[in-house]
Amino acid sequence: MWRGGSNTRTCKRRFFSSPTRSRHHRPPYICRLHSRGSQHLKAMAEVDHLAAERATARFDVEEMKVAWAGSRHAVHVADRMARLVASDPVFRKDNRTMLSRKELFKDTLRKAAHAWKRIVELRLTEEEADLLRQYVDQPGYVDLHWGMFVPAIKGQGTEEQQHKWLPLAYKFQIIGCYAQTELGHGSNVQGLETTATFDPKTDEFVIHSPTLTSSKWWPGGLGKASTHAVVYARLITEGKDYGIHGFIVQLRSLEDHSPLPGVTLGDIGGKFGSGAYNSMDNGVLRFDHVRIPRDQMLMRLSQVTREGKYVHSNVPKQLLYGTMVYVRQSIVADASKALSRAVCIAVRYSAVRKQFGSQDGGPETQVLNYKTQQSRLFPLLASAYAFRFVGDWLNWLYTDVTQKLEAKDFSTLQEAHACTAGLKAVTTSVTADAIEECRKLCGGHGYLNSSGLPELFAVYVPACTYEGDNVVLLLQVARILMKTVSQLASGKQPVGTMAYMGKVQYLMQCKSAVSSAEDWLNPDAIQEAFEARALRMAVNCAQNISQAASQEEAAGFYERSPDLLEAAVAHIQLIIVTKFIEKVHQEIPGHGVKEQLQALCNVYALYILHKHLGDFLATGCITPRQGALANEQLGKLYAQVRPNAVALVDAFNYTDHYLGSVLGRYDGDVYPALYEEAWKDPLNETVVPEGYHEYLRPLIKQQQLKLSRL
Ligand SMILES: CC/C=C\C/C=C\C/C=C\C/C=C\C/C=C\C/C=C\CC/C=C/C(=O)SCCNC(=O)CCNC(=O)[C@H](O)C(C)(C)COP(=O)(O)OP(=O)(O)OC[C@H]1O[C@@H](n2cnc3c(N)ncnc32)[C@H](O)[C@@H]1OP(=O)(O)O
Ligand SMILES: Cc1cc2nc3c(=O)[nH]c(=O)nc-3n(C[C@H](O)[C@H](O)[C@H](O)COP(=O)(O)OP(=O)(O)OC[C@H]3O[C@@H](n4cnc5c(N)ncnc54)[C@H](O)[C@@H]3O)c2cc1C
Repeated sequence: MWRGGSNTRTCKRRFFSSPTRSRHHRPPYICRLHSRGSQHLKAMAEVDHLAAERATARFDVEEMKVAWAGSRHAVHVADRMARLVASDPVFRKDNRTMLSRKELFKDTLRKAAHAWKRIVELRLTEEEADLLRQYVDQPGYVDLHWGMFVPAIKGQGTEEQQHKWLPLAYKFQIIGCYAQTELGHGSNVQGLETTATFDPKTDEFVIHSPTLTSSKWWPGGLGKASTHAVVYARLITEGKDYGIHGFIVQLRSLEDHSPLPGVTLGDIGGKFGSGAYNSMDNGVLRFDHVRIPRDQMLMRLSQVTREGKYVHSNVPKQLLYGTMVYVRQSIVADASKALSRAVCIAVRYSAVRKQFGSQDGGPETQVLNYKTQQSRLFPLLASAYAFRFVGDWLNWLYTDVTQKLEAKDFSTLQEAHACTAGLKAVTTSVTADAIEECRKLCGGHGYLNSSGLPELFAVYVPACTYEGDNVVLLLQVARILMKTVSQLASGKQPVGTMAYMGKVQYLMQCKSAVSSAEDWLNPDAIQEAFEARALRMAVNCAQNISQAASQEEAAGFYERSPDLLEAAVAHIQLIIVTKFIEKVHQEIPGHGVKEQLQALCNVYALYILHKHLGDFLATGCITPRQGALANEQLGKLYAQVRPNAVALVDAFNYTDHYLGSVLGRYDGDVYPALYEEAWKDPLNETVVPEGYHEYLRPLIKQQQLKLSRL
């Protein structure tokens, strides 16, 4: 971890960020003593405190890095970009939680500008530039510019519009954001109130915020940075409301950044946690009859002619939601990154941390050896790998659907929506909970900002809400499941990830053949149990909805929505398990790599089975004894993972800079780092705190006086 800066109290040394480099030529650990510290740190030789852990690994870590990253090339590029960021003082982030909001925001602007400068100077490819931004690791307006503004124009703009706007965006001559959500409506996109009324006299749209609740509220990058936005508004022409459409609207002057006439703009205020997502200027925006040329309506899907006629191309109107689908699939890949970071910190620290169990003055027990620690941590490690692989698959699906859409084949649109919405919901919910669990797994020190976990949690939790509230998205999946179940009777064969529902006759009555703990290692046994559970839960819901006599279907859906959520989760967990099993069936090079992934796949599946045992039992596909056997096998798998745990997190190949955690350091030398980090807190800038003379001294003196009078 680079610890640059001018703080004279910090150690005179460089922490090399690269795990591979740090193993060899690291200079001796020599700290300058803190003049005010009560205890002096001694110079000590550098040690890899985790070397013994790494020596027990039964697989080739370098090859596991390839399996995790996807290719040797991906490992190489990621490595280069991570080092580039870690070695650049501008990208320092260890002081982030101590900055005021204004300082943090300015720091974000500085980092974004510097990142762009480096991208241009080094002529980085798009792949390299994306990775560089990832390793800079500070949410900011660029995320929305590249992540939503540009994709919205690409997906919904005509060729002419793309030709006009994209080059400006690519060179940062304009900065854009995605302004959809309003104060009154986020989930219900059809409920948005902003209007775009066509004026045929001037060939313009008039963008207006008719109510307080129609104020745009939340868009990232809007508050302070963006010059332009893709604004979603109700299109009104010839007196008729045609619903929500996208428009490119300039918000700020390109000369002095002041808001254009009729535009009111600002930041919506501080958010959860210190540092974290406060680097982002989520904004508020109101329009007072702002005029834009007609050709700034994004017209790929529908158009308004010069005369004001509304023309809708012969494509599904849901294509308007394409940018959200794109971002949802990328959020699944982000989930595996955030989860693997938390797990990496918790696994390394659990291997270093010792408590209890000392006999005859011998060493205490590493907390990683406690079975409870393993049963809490290893499923999360397995989930990180599971999400990584399902994320890769989802990316493939998204690319495939996009190609089909180009060819006017809309047959897989529903599948893309169900998979992106459902996987986004499940992976972000699990990851948010898992980061908090990792904090607890690190005991008291996990609560320190220097552990990196509080900030990771604070920056990650909104992922459960943005890009679609997770409950709202799971209900979308449930609706598609109900539709699929209702079509089974007509003999329509479900396809894609719903194909298993076609085996309804078999899955509704099958009983698992598992008779020993080892039988649960058979992927067919796992697959069958997960399919039977998902299908039976969906069918139960469908029956309950239809039995809700006299009720309309929508009312039945509403009544049963808590059960429908669970059915949707079961379906999505089946997809994750299936994709993990498929991954492990592939050829995977490297000594022991496939075996480790096999073990993790089994941990993931059997953990879900154990956690949701009630579902599996209730639907009758497995017995209580078979459930107990799954748990027995899970314990055996944890023992198998234990000697490999540290190497399995090393395979994520994260630099100390990116991890940003004293507990997750590659060398495991956590105590000096914790000690050193504490002294950097602004409270320690003076020995006697500010406020002593105003509040502490008078209090103490007053009490002393009282005592002396007694
Ligand atoms: C400090 C750092 C330290 C550590 C960092 C560590 C880790 C960091 C890791 C990651 C995070 C960090 C930084 C991230 C940076 C950036 C984050 C990126 C993004 C954040 C920005 C967020 C942006 C937003 O939130 S944009 C706004 C998003 N809004 C939504 O998602 C709204 C949700 N609502 C909807 O989508 C819709 O309203 C709906 C719920 C789907 C309902 O739509 P509608 O009413 O129109 O439709 P119906 O329900 O009636 O359905 C009709 C019909 O349509 C089908 N349908 C619906 N949607 C789709 C679709 N998208 N595609 C295809 N089809 C669709 C539906 O199934 C129905 O079909 P049927 O008619 O056949 O039944
Ligand atoms: C950090 C952050 C960044 C964001 N960035 C952007 C951005 O760049 N651009 C942008 O346009 N927006 C952005 N958003 C807004 C975001 O997309 C919305 O907040 C999100 O879609 C949820 O909508 P909502 O706030 O209206 O929640 P609500 O829908 O009001 O949710 C409130 C509660 O109601 C429940 N609920 C709602 N509808 C139903 C239903 N039908 N059935 C059952 N329960 C329901 C939800 O589950 C939730 O518990 C951002 C939000 C955050 C937090």
